[in-house]
Amino acid sequence: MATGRTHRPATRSRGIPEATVARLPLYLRALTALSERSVPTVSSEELAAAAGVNSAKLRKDFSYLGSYGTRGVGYDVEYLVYQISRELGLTQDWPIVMVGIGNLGAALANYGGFASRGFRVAALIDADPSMVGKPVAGIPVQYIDDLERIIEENGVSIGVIATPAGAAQQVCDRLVAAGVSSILNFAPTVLSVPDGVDVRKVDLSIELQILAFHEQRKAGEDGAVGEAGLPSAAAVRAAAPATAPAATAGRKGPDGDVPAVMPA
Ligand SMILES: NC(=O)c1ccc[n+]([C@@H]2O[C@H](COP(=O)([O-])OP(=O)(O)OC[C@H]3O[C@@H](n4cnc5c(N)ncnc54)[C@H](O)[C@@H]3O)[C@@H](O)[C@H]2O)c1
Repeated sequence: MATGRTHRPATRSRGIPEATVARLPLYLRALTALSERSVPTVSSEELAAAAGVNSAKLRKDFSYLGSYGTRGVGYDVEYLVYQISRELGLTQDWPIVMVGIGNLGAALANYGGFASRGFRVAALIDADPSMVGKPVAGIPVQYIDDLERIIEENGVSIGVIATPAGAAQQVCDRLVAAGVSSILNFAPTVLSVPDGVDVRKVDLSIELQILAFHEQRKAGEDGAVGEAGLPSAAAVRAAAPATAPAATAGRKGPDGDVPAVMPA
């Protein structure tokens, strides 16, 4: 779901490739479900299917962790949970701050899945003075002017941005200047950060656009496809009234950003 933009090389410390790092949370989620059902061991095929990953890739990924399983028995579920958690840095507490406590920020703050995975919401911050002091998920919202103090007092290194796009870069700059070195960005904008700062971007509308692309392809397979797999001119003309006005009129989204127009 997330598209990453990091300033890290393709391999991390101890030579674990970024692609493997990106799959570790998938294994962990599947393993945690097995652990909750008290399943003691799991084969690479079963775990790969539960994680939605190819089993050869899984074995290769686990070899980076020094985990090879036992022939005929499989992998020890509890030990793998521990190993992957340790590799991901989840055996320690990570206080996070969330900036922008509107619809999305409040929903994220109320999501119990962060705390259960070791991400404690240390503070909620917003620029709307009328929100200050009001509890969201039991945590009182604090004013943006106090951002630097809050980060220092809580030893925060991970910030979550859920502000409108127009405010995100400024918020990002303040977070970074205050010492935050990892940012999860929900605002639909590309953030500039200095070397050493990691940004992960989550954009559900991009996921929907990718699904729309595949839906369109499937529909194309049913007939409306011209030469070289491209939509026929008739299909483009038929689609034009639905997309052209929004694009040409430059209609703004709620953040002032222009809604993405599907590529041709
Ligand atoms: N990534 C996704 O899939 C996804 C999904 C939904 C929304 N969004 C994005 O998330 C953001 C928030 O959406 P929303 O629906 O919660 O909007 P919202 O208007 O309900 O909330 C935005 C909040 O940010 C606060 N804010 C504005 N400027 C600020 C600043 N400089 N510092 C601190 N706080 C500030 C506002 O006071 C408000 O409380 C938007 O950018 C939206 O496009 C992303």
